[in-house]
Amino acid sequence: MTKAADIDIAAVSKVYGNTTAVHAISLKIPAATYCCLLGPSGCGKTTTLRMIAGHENITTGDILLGNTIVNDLPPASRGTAMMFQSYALFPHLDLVDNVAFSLKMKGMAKDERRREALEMLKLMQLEPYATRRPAQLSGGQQQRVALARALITKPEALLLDEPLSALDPFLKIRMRAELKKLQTSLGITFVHVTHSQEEAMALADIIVVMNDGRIEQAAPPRKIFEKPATAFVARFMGNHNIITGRLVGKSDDEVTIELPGGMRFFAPGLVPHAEMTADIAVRIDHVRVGESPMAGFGFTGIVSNIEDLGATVKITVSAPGLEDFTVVMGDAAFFAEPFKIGDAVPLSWSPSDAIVLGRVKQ
Ligand SMILES: Nc1ncnc2c1ncn2[C@@H]1O[C@H](COP(=O)(O)OP(=O)(O)OP(=O)(O)O)[C@@H](O)[C@H]1O
Repeated sequence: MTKAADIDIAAVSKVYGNTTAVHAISLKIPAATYCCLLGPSGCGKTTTLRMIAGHENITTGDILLGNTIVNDLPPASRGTAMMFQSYALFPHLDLVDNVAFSLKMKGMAKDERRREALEMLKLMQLEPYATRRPAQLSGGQQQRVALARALITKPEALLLDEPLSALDPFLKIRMRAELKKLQTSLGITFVHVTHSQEEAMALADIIVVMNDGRIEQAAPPRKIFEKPATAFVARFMGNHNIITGRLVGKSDDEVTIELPGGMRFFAPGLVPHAEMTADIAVRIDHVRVGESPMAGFGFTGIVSNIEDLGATVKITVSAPGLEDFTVVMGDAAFFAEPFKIGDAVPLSWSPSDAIVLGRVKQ
């Protein structure tokens, strides 16, 4: 295969009429990285991917692949290949001709391009189906044909737009593992658009969380999970409680917030000078139930919902001025001393489990 390329997105914006889909984002994706662009519908991830591919013009800024500014290069000259959500296979061509198509466009002789296409089908374990048409394949096999067709051009970076969305849940997990294996063995850069936190966590070396055309955080999955940078990331990843309150105390290394009901919470960290409120995050699985809390690192609330999820039990607790607070307990711990809706329960956490969240400039 070919070498991988760094991708450097430098202050790139995309404006469609009155809509700014992407607001001057900057991002460096090191060569041979598996990068997931993650965010809710409309956050600008597909637009970003299409600008890297060259299917969309950049309004301002630069995109570099390796040392080359590719802003004005057509897609086929960039060293990237794109795999589309719908796979976009030609229904009337067999697999060999589907995969060989871009080589045909480049003017490669028939024998040579068919030989290369067969090699690629072999790599994707599709050789036995070489003479079939796409409709005669399963969803997972069609996806592998689409991958083969993208990889035949020996790209430095493969761009994947929701590549797993057409698959059923079981196949999704299998193909996810195959994608990761493929990226590792090819050693090229993958940029994969998804709205699934789980998919991004499972695949990425770097997750880029986008919201409203901006990057909220770009970091390895572990860091995103353990230290979300903003309330948006913490909410979107779904594993943190967020406590938002008026900033009533601030030292060099700790903040104090107060909720409308009067409860106060502390957390190590800093917030910018101008802020009037601050957000503190606490992981739902780092909350202890039943121990009386240390001042500022817990509270007593009323159980408003209990969901038995099998290995764990998810409990929702309410208190004045708080968004619903979620706690996940192991099933053994819960059923040893179960409680019911309406019970008052003390919740607590370690000071090191409280994180002050930042904000992205709007
Ligand atoms: N061709 C277009 N013309 C006008 N607005 C567009 C166009 N393409 C995208 N947009 C707008 O730009 C914003 C970002 O769209 P984009 O498709 O990049 O989001 P996304 O995060 O990929 O969403 P999804 O997961 O739904 O595909 C949206 O507000 C969308 O409506």
